[in-house]
Amino acid sequence: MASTSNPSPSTSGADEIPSLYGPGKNVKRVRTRHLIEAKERGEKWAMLTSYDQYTAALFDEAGIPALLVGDSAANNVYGYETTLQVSVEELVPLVAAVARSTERTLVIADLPFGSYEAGPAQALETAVRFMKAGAHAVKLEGGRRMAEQIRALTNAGIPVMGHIGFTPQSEHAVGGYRVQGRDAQAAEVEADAHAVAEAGAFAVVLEMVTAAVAAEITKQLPIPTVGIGAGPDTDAQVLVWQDMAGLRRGRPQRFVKRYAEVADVLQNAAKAFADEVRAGEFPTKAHSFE
Ligand SMILES: Nc1nc(=O)c2c([nH]1)NC[C@@H]1CN(c3ccc(C(=O)N[C@@H](CCC(=O)O)C(=O)O)cc3)CN21
Ligand SMILES: CC(C)C(=O)C(=O)O
Ligand SMILES: [Mg+2]
Repeated sequence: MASTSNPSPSTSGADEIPSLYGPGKNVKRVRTRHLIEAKERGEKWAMLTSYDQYTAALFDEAGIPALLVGDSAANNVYGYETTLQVSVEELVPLVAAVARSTERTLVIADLPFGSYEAGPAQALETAVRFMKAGAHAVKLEGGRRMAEQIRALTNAGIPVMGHIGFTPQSEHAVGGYRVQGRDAQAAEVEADAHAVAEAGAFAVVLEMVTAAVAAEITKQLPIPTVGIGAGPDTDAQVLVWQDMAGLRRGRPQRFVKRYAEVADVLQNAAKAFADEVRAGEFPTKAHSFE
């Protein structure tokens, strides 16, 4: 399906697709420049995570212009406690699946903890593995401290999305899941934002940054800001799809809005199936072979 030469959306909701990505724009494949141009037009957009074929195709058809194969696969796919545990080997096949299953969305691979911090050479080696798997860009965590890595990848022709503010991979150094940018820390987050943009990144995630600091950074940077818990004034917003769709149970983080209750839908389906099997109601003749 990903090999179709000039795909046109065949979804019932095609006329609801926003202009960044819609029929009128004739965008065959979203490129990083389209996201930068959207900022220049003041057009906001949404990013979601995806880790598999079906969500990738559904979100692509829904007009989501960028999909992130997050290292959040650690806790949302593999059942680890934190993102620190997931490896390049575990993420590469997920990136390949998402890339194979989309036609228009920009597929971004999140570099996992331990795969790029040592220096530009390590970062390049890892990023190349993800690009060969089908990614169109990579994302890595860290501002000023990762400027060299961002520059090296950019120089190698690999678009980079930065990620600053709260960076989950440095949870232990940061001292927990804490909002960034309050009071004197505002200048630190702003310095990181400028470092990432100057190093050549095409966009930057602002995670759990105060709304005022995120708004200020968004105004100052020429590249789009993608907020998660960063208030309403960033150029784009990102959520983990299992949070957004209510597949993950338990109290959602403050920055999450649930747009569906997929956990209930799925569990009710499982219960209905089990009930019918127990009652001898499934399968019927219609599901059987003569
Ligand atoms: N399912 C999921 N959603 C995410 O957003 C996400 C992941 N996984 N895994 C990787 C990182 C980790 N992130 C997280 C995870 C939890 C909180 C959290 O518990 N936040 C609380 C407390 C914030 C505070 O201390 O003020 C919240 O209510 O928002 C924040 C970011 C964001 N990413
Ligand atoms: C929350 C987003 C930005 C992320 O890094 C991830 O899903 O891994
Ligand atoms: Mg991540």
